Amino acid sequence: MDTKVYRTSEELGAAAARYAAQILNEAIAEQGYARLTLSTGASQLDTLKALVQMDVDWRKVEMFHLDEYMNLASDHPASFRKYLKEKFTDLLPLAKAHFVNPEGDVAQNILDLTNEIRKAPIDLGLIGVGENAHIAFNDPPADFDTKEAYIVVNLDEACKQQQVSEGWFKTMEEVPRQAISMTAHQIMQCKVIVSCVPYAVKAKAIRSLFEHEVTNQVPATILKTHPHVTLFLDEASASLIDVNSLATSE
Ligand SMILES: O=C1O[C@H](COP(=O)(O)O)[C@@H](O)[C@H](O)[C@H]1O
Repeated sequence: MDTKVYRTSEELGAAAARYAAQILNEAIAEQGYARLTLSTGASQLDTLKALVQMDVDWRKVEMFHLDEYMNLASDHPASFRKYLKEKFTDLLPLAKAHFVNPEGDVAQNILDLTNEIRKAPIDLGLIGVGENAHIAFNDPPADFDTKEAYIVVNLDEACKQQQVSEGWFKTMEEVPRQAISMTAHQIMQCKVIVSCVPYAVKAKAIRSLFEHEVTNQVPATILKTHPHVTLFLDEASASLIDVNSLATSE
């Protein structure tokens, strides 16, 4: 795992977006199209803000959504569909945007999305890490075994608490108990993974990621087994690890 540390979240976002654009442009040059998976959350804002400014032929890019709360309406302030529309898909002339739809016939929605994502490999995944070290909504202990593309998961208390702390929901009771999540297996199918993890609230999760061998108790540890993953940190999220021992620090 290549790890880069930047002074601020803004610098991290700018650097990650430049790298992401390069991967997308290489895929477009090679295949004529690129397939991208996007995560959401406060930690992804600076990267997405910079990414939409990048010189990419967005008409050749297809986007897949990582996860969504079960039964949450798309106009709810915490909806990840709303987030992605406002911060990404409504701003760009994408070839196609595939959202996780948690309303109506969820089993059919998951099947349809699975059929779409399995049509071709995903070139780039921008995969955030939660305060409990989850990737997508795969909270600990995460299911590392299922080969499904998307599953319904129960959210743990730490995950729900994070959503309240960040202001997406007013109370713990308001946070849905379940979500639809891309699986760890499907995330690992991305050809290239860029994981942007800024802010001091993520420092413990980052320390756990470095301290532990691969374990579903620290779901993000699975990223360490991917051949092309770059972890983008800021000084705050890297504050509990030995930055000098890392391959790259900027
Ligand atoms: O809850 C989630 O966690 C990560 C990080 O979110 P953040 O709110 O801590 O920035 C996010 O990337 C992922 O899509 C979502 O499931």
